[in-house]
Amino acid sequence: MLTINNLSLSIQKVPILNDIELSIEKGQTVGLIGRNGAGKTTLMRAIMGLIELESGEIFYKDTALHQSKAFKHALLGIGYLPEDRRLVPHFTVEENIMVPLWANKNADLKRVKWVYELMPEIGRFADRRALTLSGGQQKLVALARALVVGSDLLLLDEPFEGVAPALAQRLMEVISSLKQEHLSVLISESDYSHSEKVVDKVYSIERGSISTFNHDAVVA
Ligand SMILES: Nc1ncnc2c1ncn2[C@@H]1O[C@H](COP(=O)(O)OP(=O)(O)OP(=O)(O)O)[C@@H](O)[C@H]1O
Repeated sequence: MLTINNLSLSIQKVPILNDIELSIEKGQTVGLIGRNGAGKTTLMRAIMGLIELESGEIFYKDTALHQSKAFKHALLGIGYLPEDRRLVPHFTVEENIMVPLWANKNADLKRVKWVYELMPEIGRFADRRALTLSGGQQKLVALARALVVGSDLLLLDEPFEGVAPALAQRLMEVISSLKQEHLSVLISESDYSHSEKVVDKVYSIERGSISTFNHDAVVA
Protein backbone atom coordinates (compact mmCIF):
# COMPACT_ATOMS: atom_id res chain seq x y z
CA MET A 1 0.00 0.00 0.00
CA LEU A 2 2.84 2.38 0.92
CA THR A 3 6.23 1.61 -0.58
CA ILE A 4 9.36 3.67 -0.11
CA ASN A 5 12.32 2.90 -2.35
CA ASN A 6 15.88 4.21 -1.92
CA LEU A 7 14.78 7.44 -0.27
CA SER A 8 17.59 9.86 0.57
CA LEU A 9 17.42 13.51 1.53
CA SER A 10 19.54 16.28 2.97
CA ILE A 11 18.63 19.39 4.93
CA GLN A 12 20.90 22.36 4.31
CA LYS A 13 23.32 20.03 2.54
CA VAL A 14 23.57 17.74 5.59
CA PRO A 15 22.50 14.17 4.71
CA ILE A 16 19.62 13.24 7.05
CA LEU A 17 18.01 10.15 5.50
CA ASN A 18 20.02 7.53 3.60
CA ASP A 19 18.61 4.97 1.23
CA ILE A 20 15.42 4.24 3.20
CA GLU A 21 13.39 1.20 2.14
CA LEU A 22 10.09 0.65 3.92
CA SER A 23 6.71 -0.83 3.12
CA ILE A 24 3.31 -1.00 4.77
CA GLU A 25 0.58 -3.36 3.65
CA LYS A 26 -3.13 -2.68 3.96
CA GLY A 27 -4.28 -3.09 7.55
CA GLN A 28 -0.75 -3.35 8.95
CA THR A 29 0.51 -1.40 11.95
CA VAL A 30 4.20 -0.73 11.47
CA GLY A 31 6.66 0.64 14.04
CA LEU A 32 9.46 3.09 13.27
CA ILE A 33 11.73 3.03 16.30
CA GLY A 34 14.76 5.23 16.85
CA ARG A 35 16.36 7.62 19.30
CA ASN A 36 15.98 11.38 19.23
CA GLY A 37 17.53 12.74 16.07
CA ALA A 38 17.45 9.38 14.25
CA GLY A 39 15.28 10.78 11.45
CA LYS A 40 11.73 9.62 12.31
CA THR A 41 10.08 13.03 11.97
CA THR A 42 12.01 13.80 8.79
CA LEU A 43 10.80 10.54 7.24
CA MET A 44 7.18 11.23 8.24
CA ARG A 45 7.43 14.74 6.80
CA ALA A 46 8.93 13.36 3.59
CA ILE A 47 6.00 10.92 3.23
CA MET A 48 3.62 13.87 3.78
CA GLY A 49 5.32 15.80 0.96
CA LEU A 50 6.61 18.48 3.33
CA ILE A 51 10.30 17.95 2.48
CA GLU A 52 11.76 17.48 -0.96
CA LEU A 53 13.56 14.20 -1.63
CA GLU A 54 17.05 14.11 -3.04
CA SER A 55 16.44 10.70 -4.56
CA GLY A 56 14.06 7.79 -4.27
CA GLU A 57 10.35 7.19 -4.57
CA ILE A 58 7.27 6.98 -2.36
CA PHE A 59 4.29 5.14 -3.79
CA TYR A 60 0.91 5.07 -2.13
CA LYS A 61 -1.33 2.65 -4.02
CA ASP A 62 -0.93 3.93 -7.59
CA THR A 63 0.04 7.48 -6.65
CA ALA A 64 3.65 8.68 -6.76
CA LEU A 65 3.55 10.70 -3.54
CA HIS A 66 7.01 12.13 -4.23
CA GLN A 67 5.52 13.89 -7.25
CA SER A 68 2.28 14.91 -5.55
CA LYS A 69 1.45 18.13 -3.71
CA ALA A 70 1.23 17.94 0.09
CA PHE A 71 -2.40 19.11 0.24
CA LYS A 72 -3.49 16.07 -1.83
CA HIS A 73 -2.64 13.67 1.00
CA ALA A 74 -5.90 14.36 2.82
CA LEU A 75 -7.86 13.66 -0.37
CA LEU A 76 -6.03 10.33 -0.65
CA GLY A 77 -7.14 9.25 2.84
CA ILE A 78 -3.80 9.86 4.55
CA GLY A 79 -3.92 11.34 8.06
CA TYR A 80 -0.92 12.73 9.97
CA LEU A 81 -0.34 13.33 13.66
CA PRO A 82 2.79 15.52 13.83
CA GLU A 83 5.13 15.12 16.79
CA ASP A 84 4.36 18.66 17.96
CA ARG A 85 0.58 18.18 17.41
CA ARG A 86 0.18 21.46 15.49
CA LEU A 87 -3.23 22.32 16.89
CA VAL A 88 -4.42 25.88 16.40
CA PRO A 89 -4.30 27.11 20.04
CA HIS A 90 -7.21 29.56 19.89
CA PHE A 91 -9.52 27.29 17.92
CA THR A 92 -11.86 25.01 19.82
CA VAL A 93 -11.28 21.27 19.79
CA GLU A 94 -14.12 20.86 17.30
CA GLU A 95 -12.71 23.54 14.98
CA ASN A 96 -9.28 21.91 15.12
CA ILE A 97 -10.78 18.56 14.15
CA MET A 98 -12.67 20.13 11.25
CA VAL A 99 -9.71 22.09 9.83
CA PRO A 100 -8.57 19.37 7.39
CA LEU A 101 -12.10 19.14 6.00
CA TRP A 102 -12.54 22.84 5.25
CA ALA A 103 -10.70 22.56 1.95
CA ASN A 104 -12.21 19.20 1.05
CA LYS A 105 -15.42 19.45 -0.94
CA ASN A 106 -15.97 15.69 -0.63
CA ALA A 107 -15.66 15.73 3.15
CA ASP A 108 -17.41 12.81 4.79
CA LEU A 109 -19.26 14.09 7.85
CA LYS A 110 -20.20 10.53 8.79
CA ARG A 111 -16.52 9.98 9.46
CA VAL A 112 -16.47 12.90 11.93
CA LYS A 113 -19.36 11.28 13.77
CA TRP A 114 -17.49 7.96 13.80
CA VAL A 115 -14.40 9.65 15.27
CA TYR A 116 -16.49 11.16 18.08
CA GLU A 117 -17.96 7.71 18.76
CA LEU A 118 -14.50 6.14 18.80
CA MET A 119 -13.23 8.78 21.25
CA PRO A 120 -16.24 9.96 23.29
CA GLU A 121 -13.95 11.99 25.58
CA ILE A 122 -13.28 14.35 22.67
CA GLY A 123 -16.97 15.28 22.58
CA ARG A 124 -16.80 16.25 26.24
CA PHE A 125 -14.26 18.97 25.56
CA ALA A 126 -15.30 19.85 22.01
CA ASP A 127 -16.04 23.49 22.92
CA ARG A 128 -12.80 24.12 24.78
CA ARG A 129 -9.96 26.00 23.16
CA ALA A 130 -7.02 23.73 22.33
CA LEU A 131 -4.64 25.78 24.47
CA THR A 132 -6.59 24.92 27.63
CA LEU A 133 -5.99 21.16 27.23
CA SER A 134 -3.16 19.10 28.69
CA GLY A 135 -0.46 17.84 26.32
CA GLY A 136 -1.97 14.33 26.41
CA GLN A 137 -5.48 15.61 25.66
CA GLN A 138 -4.04 17.60 22.75
CA LYS A 139 -2.49 14.40 21.38
CA LEU A 140 -5.95 12.77 21.48
CA VAL A 141 -7.40 15.73 19.58
CA ALA A 142 -4.55 15.58 17.05
CA LEU A 143 -5.25 11.85 16.63
CA ALA A 144 -8.95 12.63 16.07
CA ARG A 145 -8.01 15.24 13.46
CA ALA A 146 -5.72 12.73 11.71
CA LEU A 147 -8.51 10.11 11.74
CA VAL A 148 -11.06 12.44 10.17
CA VAL A 149 -9.10 12.39 6.90
CA GLY A 150 -6.99 9.29 7.49
CA SER A 151 -9.44 6.69 6.28
CA ASP A 152 -6.69 4.52 4.73
CA LEU A 153 -3.29 5.39 6.19
CA LEU A 154 -2.27 7.09 9.42
CA LEU A 155 1.17 8.49 10.17
CA LEU A 156 1.57 8.89 13.94
CA ASP A 157 4.77 10.66 14.96
CA GLU A 158 5.60 9.86 18.59
CA PRO A 159 1.99 9.84 19.78
CA PHE A 160 2.96 8.74 23.31
CA GLU A 161 5.78 11.18 23.90
CA GLY A 162 5.23 13.33 26.99
CA VAL A 163 1.80 11.79 27.64
CA ALA A 164 0.80 10.72 31.18
CA PRO A 165 0.42 6.92 31.56
CA ALA A 166 -3.40 6.85 31.73
CA LEU A 167 -3.79 8.89 28.55
CA ALA A 168 -1.02 6.92 26.82
CA GLN A 169 -3.01 3.78 27.64
CA ARG A 170 -6.11 5.37 26.15
CA LEU A 171 -4.23 6.38 22.99
CA MET A 172 -3.00 2.80 22.75
CA GLU A 173 -6.57 1.44 23.00
CA VAL A 174 -7.75 3.73 20.22
CA ILE A 175 -4.78 2.86 17.98
CA SER A 176 -5.27 -0.88 18.64
CA SER A 177 -8.94 -0.62 17.69
CA LEU A 178 -7.98 0.73 14.26
CA LYS A 179 -6.95 -2.77 13.18
CA GLN A 180 -10.65 -3.65 12.96
CA GLU A 181 -11.07 -0.76 10.52
CA HIS A 182 -8.28 -2.18 8.29
CA LEU A 183 -6.39 1.06 8.53
CA SER A 184 -2.66 1.03 7.82
CA VAL A 185 -0.63 2.79 10.49
CA LEU A 186 2.99 3.95 10.72
CA ILE A 187 3.82 4.79 14.31
CA SER A 188 7.13 6.21 15.52
CA GLU A 189 8.52 5.95 19.02
CA SER A 190 11.92 6.47 20.58
CA ASP A 191 11.99 3.33 22.73
CA TYR A 192 9.34 0.84 21.57
CA SER A 193 7.74 0.72 25.02
CA HIS A 194 4.17 1.43 23.89
CA SER A 195 4.09 0.50 20.21
CA GLU A 196 5.45 -2.98 20.98
CA LYS A 197 1.92 -3.94 21.97
CA VAL A 198 0.32 -3.00 18.65
CA VAL A 199 2.77 -3.33 15.77
CA ASP A 200 2.89 -6.14 13.21
CA LYS A 201 6.41 -5.33 12.06
CA VAL A 202 9.16 -2.96 13.10
CA TYR A 203 11.82 -0.86 11.44
CA SER A 204 14.65 0.50 13.56
CA ILE A 205 16.14 3.76 12.35
CA GLU A 206 19.57 4.95 13.37
CA ARG A 207 21.37 8.05 12.10
CA GLY A 208 19.07 8.29 9.08
CA SER A 209 19.32 4.66 7.98
CA ILE A 210 17.09 1.67 8.60
CA SER A 211 19.32 -0.51 10.77
CA THR A 212 17.15 -3.54 11.42
CA PHE A 213 13.86 -4.80 10.20
CA ASN A 214 11.74 -7.34 12.04
CA HIS A 215 8.95 -8.67 9.91
CA ASP A 216 7.17 -10.46 12.74
CA ALA A 217 7.03 -8.22 15.75
CA VAL A 218 5.66 -9.91 18.83
CA VAL A 219 2.17 -8.60 19.27
CA ALA A 220 0.81 -8.90 22.79
N1 LIG B 1 15.10 21.90 9.69
C1 LIG B 1 16.23 21.27 10.03
N2 LIG B 1 17.41 21.88 9.93
C2 LIG B 1 18.57 21.25 10.26
N3 LIG B 1 18.61 19.99 10.71
C3 LIG B 1 17.48 19.32 10.86
C4 LIG B 1 16.21 19.92 10.52
N4 LIG B 1 15.24 19.01 10.74
C5 LIG B 1 15.86 17.90 11.21
N5 LIG B 1 17.20 18.10 11.27
C6 LIG B 1 18.18 17.11 11.72
O1 LIG B 1 17.85 15.87 11.18
C7 LIG B 1 18.11 14.81 12.08
C8 LIG B 1 16.86 13.98 12.24
O2 LIG B 1 15.88 14.76 12.94
P1 LIG B 1 14.41 14.21 13.19
O3 LIG B 1 13.63 15.31 13.84
O4 LIG B 1 13.88 13.64 11.93
O5 LIG B 1 14.68 13.02 14.22
P2 LIG B 1 13.66 12.22 15.11
O6 LIG B 1 14.07 10.79 15.02
O7 LIG B 1 12.27 12.53 14.74
O8 LIG B 1 13.99 12.73 16.56
P3 LIG B 1 13.15 13.67 17.55
O9 LIG B 1 12.29 12.76 18.31
O10 LIG B 1 14.20 14.30 18.38
O11 LIG B 1 12.40 14.64 16.69
C9 LIG B 1 18.61 15.46 13.35
O12 LIG B 1 20.01 15.39 13.35
C10 LIG B 1 18.14 16.89 13.24
O13 LIG B 1 19.01 17.76 13.90
